[in-house]
Amino acid sequence: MAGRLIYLIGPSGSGKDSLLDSARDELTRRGCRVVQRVITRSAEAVGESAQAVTVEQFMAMQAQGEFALSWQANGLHYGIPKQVDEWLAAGLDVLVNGSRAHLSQARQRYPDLLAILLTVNDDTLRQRLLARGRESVADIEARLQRNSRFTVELLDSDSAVFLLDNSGALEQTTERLLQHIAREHACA
Ligand SMILES: Nc1ncnc2c1ncn2[C@@H]1O[C@H](COP(=O)(O)OP(=O)(O)OP(=O)(O)O)[C@@H](O)[C@H]1O
Ligand SMILES: O=P(O)(O)OC[C@H]1O[C@H](OP(=O)(O)O)[C@H](O)[C@@H]1O
Repeated sequence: MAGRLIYLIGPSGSGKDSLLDSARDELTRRGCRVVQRVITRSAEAVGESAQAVTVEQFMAMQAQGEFALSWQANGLHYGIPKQVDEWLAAGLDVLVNGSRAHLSQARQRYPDLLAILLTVNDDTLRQRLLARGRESVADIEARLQRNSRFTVELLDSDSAVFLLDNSGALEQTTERLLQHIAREHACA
């Protein structure tokens, strides 16, 4: 049987990468795969969770059909390598750090996709983005503006999204993510 795509979304700074890092070992133990994204961000600003490429490299990869999903946001290009389709075809469930704006396109391609929306209260989100210090203050404000438009629209348009709050400790959020995945019989 084909695997299932688990599509983790949420505002920039809500903790998607932290959560995937924290759950990676247990998810891998359960037989899941966690995808490394391709991003046009400098190599210093991406860790194990992403591969940094130039815009030219990204365009060439896209033209060669190397991405299963791709989108643009925050002035950057993001790609999900087509390897996910091989994993899914092999029956493995796969987690990706997705984009809220791209959810409906992702659902078209993967109809049984499991969407999980990570949420964080506004003040905490601003503090975490400033503390992370990856973007300039102006870029952080632009990200917060983008976020405020999304949650209501997203829940109106896709009622199957599971809400996971990460305003508290990461360990608790990780535990609730793993429980939800188990309840859905994913990564089983
Ligand atoms: N539960 C938590 N408690 C405290 N700090 C957290 C928690 N979760 C994440 N953080 C911190 O918040 C910041 C943002 O987290 P992270 O980079 O994982 O978010 P993200 O959703 O992947 O963001 P982006 O989409 O912009 O890459 C990081 O500095 C991270 O260490
Ligand atoms: O705002 P939406 O459409 O949900 O997501 C846009 C993109 O921005 C974030 O990436 P990052 O903050 O650059 O790492 C998300 O991970 C996503 O890929």
